[in-house]
Amino acid sequence: MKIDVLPVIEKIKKEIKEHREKLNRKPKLISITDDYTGATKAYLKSQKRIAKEYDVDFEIIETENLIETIKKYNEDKNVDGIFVARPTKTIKFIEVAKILNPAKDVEGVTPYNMGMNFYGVEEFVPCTAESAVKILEQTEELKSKKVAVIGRSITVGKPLAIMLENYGRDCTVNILNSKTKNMQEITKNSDIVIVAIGKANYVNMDFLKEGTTVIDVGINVVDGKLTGDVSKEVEKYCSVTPVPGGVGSVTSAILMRNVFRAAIKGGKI
Ligand SMILES: Nc1nc(=O)c2c([nH]1)NC[C@@H]1CN(c3ccc(C(=O)N[C@@H](CCC(=O)O)C(=O)O)cc3)C=[N+]21
Repeated sequence: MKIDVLPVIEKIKKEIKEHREKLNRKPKLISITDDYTGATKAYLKSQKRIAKEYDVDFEIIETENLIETIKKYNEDKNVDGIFVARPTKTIKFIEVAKILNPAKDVEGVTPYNMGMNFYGVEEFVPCTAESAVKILEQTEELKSKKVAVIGRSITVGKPLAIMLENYGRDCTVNILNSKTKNMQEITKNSDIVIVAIGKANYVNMDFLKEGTTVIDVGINVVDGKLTGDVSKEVEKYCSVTPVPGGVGSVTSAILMRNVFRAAIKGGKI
């Protein structure tokens, strides 16, 4: 079964509408990349479309000098949110995270916002991680569920695991990585499996028991088409989010909501 994410998007749209009424002006998002290809290109194109839909001023900046570009927009009073695409080609992403203004960090990648998530404060958390959480909250009661997160990235696996463990959600989470032994045993023993490894069609029914909720975070560009990390057959036995039209489509809506949030906060953390 395919999980329908439209109700999640509707909720975020409602939040955005309330923010817009409060703000009374157009907020502005700048998306910066030093490698405008593949999944980044797919995301930035999506952002452009959705920014228009939500009436957010939007600009894509392609640059070889990320640090100088970020420093410039950190100070620019006309810019409410700054997004920097991963993976970065010219420098390590942590150098970006270290200098980005946390008040404009609409993706929650700075140590400040990452740290706030550890404290259970989810003001700016990585949008893809929040998207997966919001979809799960809609599909089921999370309390005491066994969750396997495949992938330990700084913008998906790690923050997502923290959010699911936080008080109120109370999941028990395993974070799995490429060196994990008996991965299929762990995933087969989980109620929820979240796949965020970036390998097209990697997870099949060898990993899952029937009836598992599967969240496919993968965005792989295969022959010019978006393909998830979960193989199509899984849909017959499990509830699974589609790609496209699943996690990714919620991610962009959350990013826009965060731009409104940043604008309303007016540069203060
Ligand atoms: N700092 C950073 N954060 C990211 O979250 C990030 C990133 N860098 N780099 C690139 C990947 C890729 N990614 C996508 C998210 C949504 C769609 C998306 O909107 N997909 C739509 C369809 C788009 C289409 O059909 O072209 C969907 O899945 O329904 C695509 C790709 C986020 N990423």
